Amino acid sequence: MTVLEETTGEPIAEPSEPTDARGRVAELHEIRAQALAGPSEKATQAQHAKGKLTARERIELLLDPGSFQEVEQLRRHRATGFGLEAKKPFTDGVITGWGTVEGRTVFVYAHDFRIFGGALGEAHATKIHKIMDMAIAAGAPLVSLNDGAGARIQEGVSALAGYGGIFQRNTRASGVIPQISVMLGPCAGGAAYSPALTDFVFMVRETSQMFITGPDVVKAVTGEEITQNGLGGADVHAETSGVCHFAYDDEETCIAEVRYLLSLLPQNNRENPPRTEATDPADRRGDVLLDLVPADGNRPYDMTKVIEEIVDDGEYVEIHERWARNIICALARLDGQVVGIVANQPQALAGVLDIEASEKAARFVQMCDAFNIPIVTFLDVPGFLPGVDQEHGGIIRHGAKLLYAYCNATVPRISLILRKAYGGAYIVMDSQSIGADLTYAWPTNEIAVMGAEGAANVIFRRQIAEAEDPEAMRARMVKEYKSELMHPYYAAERGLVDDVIDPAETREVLIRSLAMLQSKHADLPSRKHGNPPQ
Ligand SMILES: CC(C)(COP(=O)(O)OP(=O)(O)OC[C@H]1O[C@@H](n2cnc3c(N)ncnc32)[C@H](O)[C@@H]1OP(=O)(O)O)[C@@H](O)C(=O)NCCC(=O)NCCSC(=O)CC(=O)O
Repeated sequence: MTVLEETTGEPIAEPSEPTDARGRVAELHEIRAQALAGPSEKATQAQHAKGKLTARERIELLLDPGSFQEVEQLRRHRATGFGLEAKKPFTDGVITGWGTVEGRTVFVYAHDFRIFGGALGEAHATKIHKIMDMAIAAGAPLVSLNDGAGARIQEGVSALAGYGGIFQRNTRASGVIPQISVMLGPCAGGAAYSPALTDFVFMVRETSQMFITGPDVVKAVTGEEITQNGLGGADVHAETSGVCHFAYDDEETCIAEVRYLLSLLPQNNRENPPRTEATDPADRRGDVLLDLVPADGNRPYDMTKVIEEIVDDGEYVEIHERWARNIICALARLDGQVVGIVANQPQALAGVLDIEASEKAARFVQMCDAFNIPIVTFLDVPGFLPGVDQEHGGIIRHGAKLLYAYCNATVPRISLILRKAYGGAYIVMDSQSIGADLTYAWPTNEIAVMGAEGAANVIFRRQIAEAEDPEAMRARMVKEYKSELMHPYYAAERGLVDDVIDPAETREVLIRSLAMLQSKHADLPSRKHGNPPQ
């Protein structure tokens, strides 16, 4: 007869002596039923009342029906003190295992907030370590469904050490298997670092928060008063800090989007992303593109419309959609092949490169390169953003991150200059000189060190100042500079773009180029690792 713990309904005594094999099996089913049920109906109701699903409900949404295989369901902690001896629930507050998403293996761990607030103790941590090791060994993605109160306070330093083991594995797995963190509750302290080490962070508005220290500590230390959501809610991290890549209104949509993202990623760094049969014709013309992009370089337009027109079925997913909007990072398909798209967004800050845009795109390029996703870059960039804030904020080292990421990327790289591409920003955004495999330009391109006005003011300063009519002289010099150096064929004549193409043929040219580059193989010099700017 199993002895049950009073408050949690969990067994605290060892199972009874078996009478026969069938008795043993029946007992197993009884224990499993207890583990599956979790602590109590009341705790489940409390979780639902907060607008949150339970860990098992979340796993069901993530994985293909019936595919979940749990690991260490019967694990219990061995900690003592603070009444822990009497409270030893199965799973120890985290559910771990694997299943499939659209038939492909995915490993998962999910905090059960109903048990110690999902807080991480020693046994809980070693379960996560094991599943991470299994994911790395199997070469399959790892998804964490986070809803935990950080280190389990009663277990002290053992809990903290458990986090260390997770961080080390996150780092080892980086660039080896895709790692996705889904934030579904309050995640403080140690619970926030692991997601930051992973490839993608998803959050849900109102119910999930991430911070190093909560509002109470903030108030005590700095005197600032702020709510949990104001400090580390989904919108804050999706728009201001850039900590999260995707934010949704509810858990169901959030988890459905995780499944979609997985469909665009390979299982590991030795595989390519899954290719689908495209129904959108490879040679579909995009006559509307010329209307979408105004020829006047100073007029804004929405680059997402250009992307939509070019990619398969107009379908793409933006990463960091609401952070650093002056640059777009998106995953899409071209003739069924997954590509990463980096594009300046002229309708936000005129599409300049600033600190945040550089950081956003650098991480994206790095991710694409790690997971064999070819990179297509659409340029329409007036340059880096000038200003004291930017310089003092370290635009040089942040901009260098993007440069480094591109220079280091060995996946197929194709760039297309739609309109203007000035100065350092032109070089950084995957120019031929930093290793793009193919570079194209529309006949509306203006590639130059800087805009004609600025250029004339620098190199013809004296002539303009000494002229009888300085304005007329300036206009003449601007015109001269434009016709000499800024005509669309200047770069093509020098082989710095591989071709000037009709915008309507963009999709076909990109698809043909990707097909040619499919077997590309490039090695970097042997080294322990680079020392990228931080
Ligand atoms: C996470 C919360 C915002 C959730 O608030 P809620 O009101 O929803 O829920 P709650 O407070 O009733 O908690 C639910 C149950 O979980 C327990 N519980 C909560 N946090 C716990 C923790 N860290 N360790 C052990 N148990 C914990 C509660 O006692 C309660 O148990 P019962 O149901 O039995 O009553 C809050 O609990 C909280 O602030 N917890 C402390 C978070 C924290 O400081 N963690 C340490 C981070 S330091 C860290 O990780 C390392 C670092 O410094 O970086």
